[in-house]
Amino acid sequence: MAKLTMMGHIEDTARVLQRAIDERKDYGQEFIDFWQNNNFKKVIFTGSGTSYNAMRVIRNMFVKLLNVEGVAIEPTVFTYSENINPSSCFRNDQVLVIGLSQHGDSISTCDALKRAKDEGFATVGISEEQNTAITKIADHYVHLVCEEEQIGPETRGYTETLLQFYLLAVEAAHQTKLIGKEKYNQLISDAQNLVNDFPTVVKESSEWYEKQQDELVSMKKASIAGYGYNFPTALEGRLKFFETFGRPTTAYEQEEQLHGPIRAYDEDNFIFLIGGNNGPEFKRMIDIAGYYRRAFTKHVFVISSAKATEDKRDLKFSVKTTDLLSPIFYVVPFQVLSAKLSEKVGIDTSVSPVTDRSISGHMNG
Ligand SMILES: N[C@@H]1[C@@H](O)[C@H](O)[C@@H](COP(=O)(O)O)O[C@@H]1O
Repeated sequence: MAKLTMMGHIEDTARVLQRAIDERKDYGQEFIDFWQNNNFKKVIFTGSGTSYNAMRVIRNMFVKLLNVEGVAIEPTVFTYSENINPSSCFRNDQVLVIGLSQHGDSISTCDALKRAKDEGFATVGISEEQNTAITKIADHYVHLVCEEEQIGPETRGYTETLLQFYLLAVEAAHQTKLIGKEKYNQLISDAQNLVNDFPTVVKESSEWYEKQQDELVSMKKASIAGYGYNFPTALEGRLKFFETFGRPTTAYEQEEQLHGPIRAYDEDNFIFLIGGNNGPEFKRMIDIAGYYRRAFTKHVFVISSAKATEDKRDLKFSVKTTDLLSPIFYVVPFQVLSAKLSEKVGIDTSVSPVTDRSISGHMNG
């Protein structure tokens, strides 16, 4: 079978999202039983790269649906600089550490789980690849049904992981009676609607790119801002731009962008504002977009599904989802831009430009 391109993975995502829904009893029941048999009050979420950004989104889902304290942290900071239960207001058996590594062999994430386990905390490892280091270190394991990605920059895996853990949180919330049948059905139908509408999001993102390809391809530096549930989306957009198109990119929480970074902005900055979730920040985003356009650059792109600003550069999706699921939709334009801009300028995203591999973040190079 021919290797899927980056765009091919993005277009194939709806299929594995459907798998996440259909197979949730298979990959999920062990985790749900484990959750039910414990009384976790604090969950630490860790992972590297795209997996770190995924963990930040999933942290928000768990806090919202399962009423736990949630901490998302970079694994190496966790391993060497973090006190796991500093106030001791939880018993140690009420703290769970979850590590995600799609390939299962990131040194950082495995070390973090090792530390947690050595100190007697419960651990869950998540990966797509089976029989890898992470599956042996953690005392519980969840297999991702995103299927192996055939190129380095992860897209399908990120998106599928978010839905898979949303569903696990919904199931756990239902089975522990935090939510009733009606709420459960609503949350599951939100997920199904999202999967049904996902191809539209990919299509509209691609059309948006094609419409302004000439402008986008001239991008030399970018900054992405998001708020609330989509702040991690900005972080993931930054990573995608870096690891593919290779243009310097920053990612800020929307309000934070005003505190210093703007001093470096000029007419060459391309600014992407993610208005994917509700909240007072949405109105603020509209004002900020106008300000950036007046004060710095015409290259301001607002992405939302509600009426935001009136500019030909904006992307307005014709479909909507819930705030909690919105990171699954709003990462797509950044994945599509990364794939298509790279292709346009002749960057092959299936080949890593790194030639000296004497240091690697992965055990298997
Ligand atoms: N360039 C890749 C990233 O795209 C990936 O997110 C990260 C973590 O990988 P894993 O999820 O397998 O731990 O590893 C590499 O550095």
